[in-house]
Amino acid sequence: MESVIHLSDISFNWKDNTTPLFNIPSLTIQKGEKVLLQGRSGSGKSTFLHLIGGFLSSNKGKVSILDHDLSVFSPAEKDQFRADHVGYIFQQFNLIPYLSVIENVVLPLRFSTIRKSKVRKEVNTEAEKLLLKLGITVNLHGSEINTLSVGQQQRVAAARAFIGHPEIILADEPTSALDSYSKAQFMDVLLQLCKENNATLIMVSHDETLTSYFDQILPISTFNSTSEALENNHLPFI
Ligand SMILES: Nc1ncnc2c1ncn2[C@@H]1O[C@H](COP(=O)(O)OP(=O)(O)OP(=O)(O)O)[C@@H](O)[C@H]1O
Repeated sequence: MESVIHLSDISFNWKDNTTPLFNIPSLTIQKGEKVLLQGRSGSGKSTFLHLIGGFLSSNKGKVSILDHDLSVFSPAEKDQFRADHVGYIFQQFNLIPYLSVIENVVLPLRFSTIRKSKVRKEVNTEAEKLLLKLGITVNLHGSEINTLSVGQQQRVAAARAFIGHPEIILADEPTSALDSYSKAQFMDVLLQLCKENNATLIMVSHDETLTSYFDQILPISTFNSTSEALENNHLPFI
């Protein structure tokens, strides 16, 4: 198995001299693995994703992604590394309101020659293919983003994350706006796209019904330094 993400001896806190939000002695996520990150509101799931995505730095320890130690990168190098290797489905989608659906989907290719070089077709054709897989019909591809429903925007955000075949997909509550039928459909497509791309998926969700889709369930309480870990009777993750 090939390791894609490795964390060692990580400690993270938002403010100095406070109890760390979490401590992670060691964690490895393998290529193609699908990991569900669960935990109570405020337990640090989004923070954990931001740490892996290089948006935040740990106070201690090493985050290694695709064999690169993120701590040696400058902020600009981190941004470029993320643009090249990570597709992100944010909780608030972060779609650009003045761009059309298709323009939003192809946007990551403007920031990454690596991802652009992996698209063998014309970029709009690739974007259309992804949008159709995610159930966004052709009549919507030229529409302004804010004319789409929240569920449709969530699927556009997923298409944008996958364009240019990034190795890692980070998803923060991507099914929260979907009804149970659309949620099942979305999860099926998400996993199919991960399989086709051999991408590693790390997803945050409160939804207990999604566990069967994943290879590994990671309760964030395992890493919390508060009494929550003891309350939940979790042993430290090693
Ligand atoms: N920018 C910030 N500055 C300081 N503290 C923060 C910041 N962002 C989050 N926190 C704190 O870190 C803790 C974890 O927040 P985080 O958003 O990671 O939790 P979460 O598990 O994703 O929550 P939810 O399920 O409600 O989205 C919370 O106590 C929050 O107040």
